Amino acid sequence: MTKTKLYTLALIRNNSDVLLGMKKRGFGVGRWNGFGGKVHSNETVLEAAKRELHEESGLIVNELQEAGLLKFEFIGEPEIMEVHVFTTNKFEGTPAESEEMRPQWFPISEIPFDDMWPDDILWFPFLLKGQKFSGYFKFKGHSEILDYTLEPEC
Ligand SMILES: Nc1nc(NC2CC2)cc(N2CCN(C3COC3)CC2)n1
Repeated sequence: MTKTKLYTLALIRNNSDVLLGMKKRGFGVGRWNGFGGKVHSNETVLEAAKRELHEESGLIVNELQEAGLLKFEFIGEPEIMEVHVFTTNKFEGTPAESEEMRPQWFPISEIPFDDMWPDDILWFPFLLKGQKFSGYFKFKGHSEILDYTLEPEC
């Protein structure tokens, strides 16, 4: 019986830059990513996205736009990872390193996809165009995508 676990992911924009964080520990350690984490049972997905962004980067956001939905299956594991992706260019504060993440601004033209999750290069173009997306990825381990579906959603 597969169990779905909810996660958030927030990508912060500033003109032609995007804020990424180097994950310093835990799941995805050593990869650049947006900011996010698990959704607690006593909060909405949106509340979790704002909380995780602040915990991991120090930034405060009043609003986040829904950008997309990603579901991940890992061969041999029962859990489906459901990642709610958000974005905004309205934020308060200056990015600060946390125990989890070391933040850095990247020009859109220099996004370090080789050091990110392998799915990111596939759905980032939708995010950057402001086109909502929905994707399903079947992973073997943490680096090989066996197959996937990805489509724009209105
Ligand atoms: N960009 C991107 N790709 C992913 N791909 C799947 C892994 C194959 C997952 C993912 N997230 C799920 C995990 N979450 C961690 C922060 O605490 C848990 C960050 C967002 N983010």
